[in-house]
Amino acid sequence: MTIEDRDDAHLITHALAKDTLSRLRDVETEQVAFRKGLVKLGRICGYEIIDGAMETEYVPVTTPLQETTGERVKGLDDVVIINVLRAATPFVEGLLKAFPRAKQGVISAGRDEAAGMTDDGEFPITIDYVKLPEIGPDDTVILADPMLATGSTMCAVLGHVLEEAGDFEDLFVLSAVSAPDGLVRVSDQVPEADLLTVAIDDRLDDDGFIVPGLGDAGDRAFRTV
Ligand SMILES: O=P(O)(O)OC[C@H]1O[C@H](OP(=O)(O)OP(=O)(O)O)[C@H](O)[C@@H]1O
Ligand SMILES: O=c1cc[nH]c(=O)[nH]1
Ligand SMILES: [Mg+2]
Repeated sequence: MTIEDRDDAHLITHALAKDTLSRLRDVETEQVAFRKGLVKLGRICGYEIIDGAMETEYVPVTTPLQETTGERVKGLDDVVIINVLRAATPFVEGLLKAFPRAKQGVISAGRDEAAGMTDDGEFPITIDYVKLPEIGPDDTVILADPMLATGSTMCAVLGHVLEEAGDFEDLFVLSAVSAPDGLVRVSDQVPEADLLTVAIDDRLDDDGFIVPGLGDAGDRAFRTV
């Protein structure tokens, strides 16, 4: 298992996750490679969630030669993946390779960057669209967003999810890069969420960008700069 437990978050430490994230960080990585990198990272993170957090069970299997015992992952059908538009779209595409039968939700959330950060280090968040599947007591819910900066977006998104969801089995907030402030904000406001991330960076700059980070993930993936 390549998930390392820390007080603030669980770190996904698979070597390929680190390799892929390093390519994403590189300013020379252009749109197509950036988008493909996010897809790849989503797939690796999905496999790591399966390996680190899901149970397996022994099942009888008949091969072409004889009967034997195999091992299957339990609960693969009871997964809900929530795509935080827009930057999470390629990341979720990768996650779906690990969880092809997941139920999917979509929440469109944007930081009001023109308004700037408040003195408390938060952004006003606009939520335009929310479409969630039914979430049940057996479900493992994964909220995916490659960037967890101030945590304002994720707290707003979690507010909607918790309002609509009943009981669930597990709740994961999955990001590629996190800032310490964002992790603290989300874990203070939603202690029942398990925070999973590939990297915890140094700090936020005055504009609320993660440093060293990878820049604006949405803009780089969608070529809106
Ligand atoms: O932790 P926070 O400070 O809230 O910042 C993180 C959010 O910022 C980015 O989204 P953005 O608002 O740029 O929208 P986009 O995905 O459409 O680019 C990113 O994808 C997160 O959703
Ligand atoms: O560093 C950051 C912060 C928020 N959103 C991004 O895409 N990057
Ligand atoms: Mg953006």
